[in-house]
Amino acid sequence: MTTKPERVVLIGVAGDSGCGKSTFLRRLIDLFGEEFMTVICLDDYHSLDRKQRKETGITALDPRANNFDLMYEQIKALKEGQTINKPIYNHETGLIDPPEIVKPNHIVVVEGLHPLYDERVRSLLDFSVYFDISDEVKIAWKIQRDMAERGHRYEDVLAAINSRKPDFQKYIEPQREFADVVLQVLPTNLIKDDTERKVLRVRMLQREGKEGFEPAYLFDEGSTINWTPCGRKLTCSYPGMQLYYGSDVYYGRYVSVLEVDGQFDNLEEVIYIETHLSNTSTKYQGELTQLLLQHREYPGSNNGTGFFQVLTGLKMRAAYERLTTKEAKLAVQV
Ligand SMILES: Nc1ncnc2c1ncn2[C@@H]1O[C@H](COP(=O)(O)OP(=O)(O)OP(=O)(O)O)[C@@H](O)[C@H]1O
Ligand SMILES: O=C(CO)[C@H](O)[C@H](O)COP(=O)(O)O
Repeated sequence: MTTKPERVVLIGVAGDSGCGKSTFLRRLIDLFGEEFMTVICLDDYHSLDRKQRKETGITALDPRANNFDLMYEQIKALKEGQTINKPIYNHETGLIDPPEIVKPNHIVVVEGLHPLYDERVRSLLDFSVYFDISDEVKIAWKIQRDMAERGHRYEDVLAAINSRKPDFQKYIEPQREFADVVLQVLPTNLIKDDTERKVLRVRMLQREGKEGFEPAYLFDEGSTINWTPCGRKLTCSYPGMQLYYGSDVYYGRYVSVLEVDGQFDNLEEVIYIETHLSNTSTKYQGELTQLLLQHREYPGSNNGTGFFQVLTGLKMRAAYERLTTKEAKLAVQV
């Protein structure tokens, strides 16, 4: 950590395993810098180790396998600028290791299965995102990773996903109601009966009415737009690209929706899309494209997943700057 933070800004990153949280965290480091940001993985608050979960039949997604009281106390302490003695869940052994000391930092990211589950923890967060990956896409990603990189069999990957599903639906998915941004990743509408899942339809749901959060929009705020940007300024090979902007009601609240269906052939040309968006929270025209180009090798950089991950990161930076300036101004007034 660099200097002692005057105001710790807490960011929540929620979603199932294998949904792109780590990729997103790497993008956040580009915006905040490694020194400025500390990540707390909520797996460290598992109260049952792997053996105990197996014996009891309680999954890691079940709140009974997690210590929410300790999670709340420690996240609260960090937010108040105190050092904590955080437990460690060891993914290699499946055991709970001796705790480690974690100091507060300017940005503390709380990531994992349950950052928005416990009302007390949720209320501490300054900004949050939920990664909502549809089953079809989740299966395709997990199969690609676990088969290619971990040598698992197709049937085993599928069985693992299916065995998590009931608890996922009960305890993880409902958290999306509380997120400031929900990133939905769905099969494309551009290819009829697509089974490859290479081309994706990605939607960014931005909560309306949150203080200081100005949702990004396309062309004209509050309108409904369907835009086919392909042509002279954006190269699109089959099946093309379709953008959408409009508003919707999500869990009874208004959200602004941005959608990108399709993939970018040439990442440099993303600037064309960027210039038609407003409220992106960039510091200069082209910053969003620049950030995307910085890591073209990350999964999803050539489609809406990368694009909206960067935009969500920019919104988090804006929240950080707004909160810290506000606090600084208040401190001067006192
Ligand atoms: N946008 C994307 N496009 C294609 N594949 C992706 C994308 N994001 C993630 N993946 C695939 O999913 C895998 C997991 O991604 P990542 O490690 O970012 O997720 P995670 O939520 O942090 O997972 P875990 O909690 O299991 O570590 C990647 O290795 C990649 O195969
Ligand atoms: O969902 C998970 C992480 O987000 C893991 O399944 C959970 O942490 C349990 O870990 P393990 O695979 O070591 O039993």
